[in-house]
Amino acid sequence: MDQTAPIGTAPKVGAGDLGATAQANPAVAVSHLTKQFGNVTAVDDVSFTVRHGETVALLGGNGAGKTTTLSMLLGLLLPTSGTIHVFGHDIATDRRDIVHRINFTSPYVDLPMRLTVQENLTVYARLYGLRDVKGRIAELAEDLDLGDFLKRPVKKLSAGQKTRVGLAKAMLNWPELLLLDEPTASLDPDTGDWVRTYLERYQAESGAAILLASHNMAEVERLAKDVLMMKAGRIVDTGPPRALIDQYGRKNLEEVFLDIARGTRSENGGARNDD
Ligand SMILES: Nc1ncnc2c1ncn2[C@@H]1O[C@H](COP(=O)(O)OP(=O)(O)OP(=O)(O)O)[C@@H](O)[C@H]1O
Repeated sequence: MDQTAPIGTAPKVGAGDLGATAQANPAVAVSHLTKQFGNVTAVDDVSFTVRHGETVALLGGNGAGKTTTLSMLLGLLLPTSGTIHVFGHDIATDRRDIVHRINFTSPYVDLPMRLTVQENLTVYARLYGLRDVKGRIAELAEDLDLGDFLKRPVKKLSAGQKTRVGLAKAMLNWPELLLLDEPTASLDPDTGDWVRTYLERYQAESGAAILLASHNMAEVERLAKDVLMMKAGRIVDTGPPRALIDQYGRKNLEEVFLDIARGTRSENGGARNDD
């Protein structure tokens, strides 16, 4: 894996290449988004924006509503109420106009298990209408070090290998918006660090926006410009990682997370149980 070579030779979609109209709109604008499953309110009146070239992280405990939020952005779930605009388009009406500019990773969406990695990537590359399918797959195989298992069926891969193939799938169309649900789950620390560097470089070169859901606090501290702290479907606090850490009087984001999850934050902003 060459960490210095430019990522791909493809059409660049850098912020500088986007038209003035596109730049005027945030990549993502979510307004008063709510999703109910029966009497469970999984996402509760959530609003936020993600700008081109920025990473925003959704942080929250199990069941906080992160995956449901990402699923609505992908159009896999319909909101109960609220709106989602991507590149200025309302996805309720204009999803077809923007879907080719987005991609995602999710540990909950399996690739077809019997197909080889190469076959999987070929199917998705065709769905995205790529012209040079073989060339793009070869490029990603090199970038993400997939060469050893390109010919293997997905069902015979380890969890970490599947995660890398999922990331390759997500990069096929040089997305301008990446929705990443736990992108480094199941990766060993070295590979996880490598993937974070890859994402940073891709963003720097392309100007892509990234919305990231993660339980990895160090990852969020490193990648995110802003953090949306979620609890029981609501955004309970937001800000740059360093600002939140200072505001809570804590040493790192993990301690802020625990304050919010356990409700141990004091009235004056400092933490009550400062141990
Ligand atoms: N299809 C569904 N039907 C009913 N309830 C659901 C469904 N999907 C999610 N929920 C509920 O919605 C809430 C939010 O779930 P969600 O998966 O969005 O949380 P999350 O923040 O991604 O959690 P985790 O960190 O565990 O992945 C939970 O209470 C969950 O049980």
